[in-house]
Amino acid sequence: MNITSVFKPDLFTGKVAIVTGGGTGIGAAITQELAHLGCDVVIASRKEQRLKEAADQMNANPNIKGRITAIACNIRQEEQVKNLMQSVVKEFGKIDFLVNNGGGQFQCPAENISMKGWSAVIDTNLTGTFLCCQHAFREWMGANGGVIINIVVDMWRGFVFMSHSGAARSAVDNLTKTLALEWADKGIRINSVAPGTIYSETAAANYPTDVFSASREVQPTGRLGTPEEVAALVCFILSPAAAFMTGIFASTCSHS
Ligand SMILES: CCCCCCCCC/C=C/C(=O)SCCNC(=O)CCNC(=O)[C@H](O)C(C)(C)COP(=O)(O)OP(=O)(O)OC[C@H]1O[C@@H](n2cnc3c(N)ncnc32)[C@H](O)[C@@H]1OP(=O)(O)O
Ligand SMILES: NC(=O)C1=CN([C@@H]2O[C@H](COP(=O)(O)OP(=O)(O)OC[C@H]3O[C@@H](n4cnc5c(N)ncnc54)[C@H](OP(=O)(O)O)[C@@H]3O)[C@@H](O)[C@H]2O)C=CC1
Repeated sequence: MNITSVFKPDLFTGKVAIVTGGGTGIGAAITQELAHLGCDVVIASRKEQRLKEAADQMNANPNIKGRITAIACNIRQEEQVKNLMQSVVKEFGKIDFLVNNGGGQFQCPAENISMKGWSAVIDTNLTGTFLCCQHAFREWMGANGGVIINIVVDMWRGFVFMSHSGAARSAVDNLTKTLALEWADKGIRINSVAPGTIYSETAAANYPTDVFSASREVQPTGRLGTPEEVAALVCFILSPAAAFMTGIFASTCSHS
């Protein structure tokens, strides 16, 4: 795993972050960049063994200054989300940053999506994100402020064969704008970030065909983005450089 930091060292020393899905792909790059800059990071997702191995691997990197801790959490389960937020406040004393990165979908023509599949994607990407925001607010941020980033997809002109995810992420973007207004006076900033098309082994494993190679062909840049490039954007928005930025949608390079 690479760290390609353009930020000054110790930018986030003393801060505590939660990154859902922080053990793989884009989430792992965000986690490493935050930890490299001094932040303690809690990574949270469903597959506990893989999550713990990722934390061990990242903690073994001598370039990392913050500590990375794994807590199993399915963001579709409210009790598990509540436990995550409470555990972090208990162990680390606060939650400065929340990156709602955990999520995903499967490719399927809209007319063939089953009710179970539709619900799985909506519950993960929309309801899971909402629950994380709500319980971070209740357990810490409502009284103390903080910064939240919701990872979405670039769905503005539709998201072909991923209608469930496009609808859920569009809803998350609107949720982001509403929470930015409702929580501005609590010292909470919240923005959404859409990665461009970003290859990682775990992301690619979710698709039966090589969608990433197909996508490369239509990129104006002639290449896909990297997880590290998304991590840099996320760290910028979390940082004081974006202190007056809230309710905004930002994207790394997109072809839509
Ligand atoms: C030019 C080119 C541009 C191409 C452009 C390509 C750009 C890519 C841009 C975006 C990329 C990414 O987001 S990459 C990130 C990808 N990462 C992920 O998606 C990881 C997380 N995803 C998931 O966990 C799953 O996809 C998700 C469905 C959300 C949750 O799965 P779970 O197994 O936990 O859910 P369950 O509750 O068990 O329900 C699963 C049900 O979903 C349905 N289901 C699941 N997979 C299915 C499938 N392949 N086809 C039909 N239906 C399916 C079935 O009904 C399943 O039930 P049964 O029938 O009973 O089994
Ligand atoms: N790669 C790309 O091109 C793009 C990705 N995105 C989005 O970026 C985010 C990260 O994706 P990426 O790194 O590429 O792919 P990955 O498949 O590597 O990451 C998805 C992560 O989400 C976690 N996750 C999934 N469901 C849940 C759940 N119910 N509760 C907790 N965690 C969950 C997974 O962990 P576990 O299985 O252990 O739960 C995994 O770590 C996703 O939301 C994705 O849709 C958006 C646009 C483009």
